[in-house]
Amino acid sequence: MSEPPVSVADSLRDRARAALGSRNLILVGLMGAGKSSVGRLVAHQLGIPFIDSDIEIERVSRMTITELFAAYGEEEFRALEARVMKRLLKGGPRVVSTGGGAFINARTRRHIKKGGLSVWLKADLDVLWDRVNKRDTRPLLKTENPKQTLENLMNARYPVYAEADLTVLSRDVRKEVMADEVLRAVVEAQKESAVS
Ligand SMILES: Nc1ncnc2c1ncn2[C@@H]1O[C@H](COP(=O)(O)OP(=O)(O)OP(=O)(O)O)[C@@H](O)[C@H]1O
Ligand SMILES: O=C(O)C1=C[C@@H](O)[C@@H](O)[C@H](O)C1
Ligand SMILES: [Mg+2]
Repeated sequence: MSEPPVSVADSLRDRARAALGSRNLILVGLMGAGKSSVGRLVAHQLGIPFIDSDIEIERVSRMTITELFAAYGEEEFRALEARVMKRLLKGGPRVVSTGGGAFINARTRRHIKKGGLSVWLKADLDVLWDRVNKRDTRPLLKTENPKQTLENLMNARYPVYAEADLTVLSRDVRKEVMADEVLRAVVEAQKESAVS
């Protein structure tokens, strides 16, 4: 009996899963890039666990990110984030969506670089602004001109995000399309490393 035909979606998923192996897939990028929502879909496609570092931080501290910033300040938050990230990346494979500033912190960046394959979801200012201005859960944007603050963060952070292993452009397309693009980038990276 002949095998049933493999759909394009199945084969992309299977190839990405094989390319990832036992490594973690870690999504980095600015607030609103889609790390949490796209990461969840990618994990579902790959059939591996999904963890969002912001949610994990809130779970272990039993405080919201906003409360943590207010009570302890950004520096303490970064120290906690680094500890949580180190622990999350010990096991694998998982899809780990990080908080927007995680990869910017040198200690956390080291854990991420050691802990798996990193993907920068890169978006332009208008896409990000459109997404983040709908909610006020991001303490760093509680400024007089949050759009300008977001632009300043882009200018300061984009050279650092560029150190991620892979870059995927986060555009105004459905999250499912973005998830497929992440899977495709993982497959392509594997092909390139096999050639070189
Ligand atoms: N491709 C997309 N198309 C439409 N909306 C999207 C897309 N990606 C994300 N969004 C929406 O944008 C908002 C921000 O996305 P998300 O929370 O995934 O970003 P994030 O990168 O995790 O941000 P943060 O660093 O603040 O956690 C959400 O409301 C989400 O539903
Ligand atoms: O960009 C940042 O520095 C942050 C992004 C969010 O995901 C949270 O981790 C927190 O609001 C800080
Ligand atoms: Mg998120």
